[in-house]
Amino acid sequence: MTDPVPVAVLGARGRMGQEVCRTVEAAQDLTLVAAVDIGDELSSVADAGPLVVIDFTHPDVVMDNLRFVIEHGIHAVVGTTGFTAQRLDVVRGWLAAAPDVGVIVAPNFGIGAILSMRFAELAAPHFESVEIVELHHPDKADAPSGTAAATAHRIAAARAAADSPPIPDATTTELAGARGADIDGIRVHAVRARGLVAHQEIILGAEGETLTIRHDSLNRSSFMPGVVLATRQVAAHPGLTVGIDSLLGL
Ligand SMILES: NC(=O)c1ccc[n+]([C@@H]2O[C@H](COP(=O)([O-])OP(=O)(O)OC[C@H]3O[C@@H](n4cnc5c(N)ncnc54)[C@H](O)[C@@H]3O)[C@@H](O)[C@H]2O)c1
Ligand SMILES: O=C(O)C1=N[C@H](C(=O)O)CCC1
Repeated sequence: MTDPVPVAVLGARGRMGQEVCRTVEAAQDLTLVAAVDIGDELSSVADAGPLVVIDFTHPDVVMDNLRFVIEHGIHAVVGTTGFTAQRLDVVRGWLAAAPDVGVIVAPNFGIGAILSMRFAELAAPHFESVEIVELHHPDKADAPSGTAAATAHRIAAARAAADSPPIPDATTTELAGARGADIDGIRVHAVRARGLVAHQEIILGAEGETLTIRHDSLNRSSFMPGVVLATRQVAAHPGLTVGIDSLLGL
């Protein structure tokens, strides 16, 4: 039997971090060597000797964490949101100097959420209209969600590749924000309400029919199979991997 993979968790006292620590401790092939949160020294992570760091912290701090981890030759699985194309390019730059290091950044590790993005991408060129409604707990820092932003980018790319016409919208008078955020021409609406965890609807419309693709994460354990899959595989995937679609064969 091979030794368990040593794992460190950043954001260990957060909603996701606590769930990830429990999951790592329960997995026979993984071992938790550091559980770090705000106020702890990042150097304690390197001292613990992890092969993989899992980051669920905050968009404001995740880039500093990643630079540290990559510079120390540690692989990273990142669920923290806030990754723009520019940020991903910066990470690629750091990885160029550490070609053996693997980093997986995924806005959503839920298998259903990942499939729903794929379904939306497939459906979007076949419908005149498409809008996204994401719904989350009110303690969430970022809006729209990373998942909604990624879904919008993917839908827009699929429609561009299919030469889809612009989405019809006759709005000429608008209270600011009433039509949501515009991400690559796709309208994204963010709802925050106590009791919710993480949910998303992609609403597609054509003459005489609509299609709604809905995904619900009912608790944070829904993200764990994806996190564990990425943690097991990241060392075998040097460079930057965005999303875990390829790990799932999608
Ligand atoms: N990819 C996914 O599947 C997925 C799923 C759920 C949440 N998320 C994202 O994960 C992130 C965290 O979500 P959450 O609900 O757990 O938030 P949270 O606020 O409950 O937890 C974040 C934790 O990070 C800690 N932290 C902040 N700065 C830190 C630093 N510099 N070093 C170490 N720890 C630090 C905080 O103290 C807190 O305990 C968000 O960006 C969220 O959108 C992603
Ligand atoms: O609870 C959160 O925060 C979530 N963040 C991710 C996002 O922004 O898409 C994934 C879903 C849960």
